[in-house]
Amino acid sequence: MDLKSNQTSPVLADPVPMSESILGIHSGLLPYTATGTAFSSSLFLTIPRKKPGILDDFRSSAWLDAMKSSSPTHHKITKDFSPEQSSKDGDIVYRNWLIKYPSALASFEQITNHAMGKKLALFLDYDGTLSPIVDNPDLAFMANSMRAAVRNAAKCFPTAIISGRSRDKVYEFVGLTELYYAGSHGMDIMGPVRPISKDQAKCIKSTDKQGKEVNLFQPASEFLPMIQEVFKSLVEITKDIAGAKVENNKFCVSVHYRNVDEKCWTTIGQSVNDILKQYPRLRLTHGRKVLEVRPVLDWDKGKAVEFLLESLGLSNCNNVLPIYIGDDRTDEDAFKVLKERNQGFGILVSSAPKESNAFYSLRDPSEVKEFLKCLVKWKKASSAL
Ligand SMILES: O=P(O)(O)OC[C@H]1O[C@H](O[C@H]2O[C@H](CO)[C@@H](O)[C@H](O)[C@H]2O)[C@H](O)[C@@H](O)[C@@H]1O
Repeated sequence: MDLKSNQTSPVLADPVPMSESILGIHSGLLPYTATGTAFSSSLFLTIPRKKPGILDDFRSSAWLDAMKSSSPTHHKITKDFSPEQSSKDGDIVYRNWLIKYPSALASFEQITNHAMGKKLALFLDYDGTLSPIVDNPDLAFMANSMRAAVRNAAKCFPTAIISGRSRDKVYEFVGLTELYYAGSHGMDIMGPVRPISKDQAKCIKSTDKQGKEVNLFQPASEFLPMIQEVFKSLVEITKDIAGAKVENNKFCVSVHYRNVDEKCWTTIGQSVNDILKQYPRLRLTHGRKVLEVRPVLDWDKGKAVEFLLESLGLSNCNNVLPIYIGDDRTDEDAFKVLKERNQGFGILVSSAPKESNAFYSLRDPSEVKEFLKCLVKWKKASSAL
């Protein structure tokens, strides 16, 4: 296979209006459509509306702006003020933002009123949601207390982790057998066995670490050799950039610049851009101080949520309440799916105001833990009635 040939539409192309019936394949597996989340508001951090694509000149400010705004802090929002003033103003801005994205803890009663008589399904992002953001991605461990909270939640509700990491890596961090895992931004799903449905039919039967029969769904499997090749090139091209780190996430690659001097961000961005020019079937997205290289495929965390709901047999019921908790731009795809289904809600984990498709918010992973504990308590109390 020629790994670099362009067999799909150009990167960041407009939607391809092909119907499922014509092609006989699920629309979710058609080439990617660029529908990047637009963040806007004068009070909030602004992330460029135009998603920087690999066909852009890297030096265009959109790229750098996106890199700079990829992990906001209060300090950056209000950097023109004195620290004291800055934190006061930051608090006011955050409190105003909470009007639009109420705290899921403060709104817990409202949430449980909504959940009454419904089957709750939990979808959790990993980095920045279950573990705090740290400088070294290899050390993003989850606290034992968080692990216990997730385990208890999984005893009450079907629970899945959907991460940008490789599925193996996120399993290594979480270490709970009670959950379902989706790695590579949903492009590597290990879920329950369910007979015949569109995507389920494309699953491979496999066994999990306990020997239990599971379904493996890997819509980007044909990209594996290409991704491994690109991973090697990215390692090579960034090896002299101090602090740069390239992470192999199986069906996608992360190029971290959190520890790179800001003066070298253009260099790292340009290097990634140069490599990607040779791979029109790969695209680039931005995460928290990370550039993520992934296949041009219309499959994301939102599609993974839909897939898992279907695998769990919860897809066509009105009495299901899916809750998705995440902190990153890639989680917006899942928030959007829930919003469009008008079913359940997204919870954005953020200590800085930003526009989102989520409905509620939580400040940080410790609030996520509290929220999970509250859900378990509520479930136990309502089951005892
Ligand atoms: O979908 P997620 O589970 O949130 O994964 C997204 C990326 O998370 C990791 O990077 C982020 O967290 C690191 C550890 O805290 C941090 O050092 C880095 O700056 C963040 O971008 C992970 O390393 C990536 O591969 C994931 O794609």
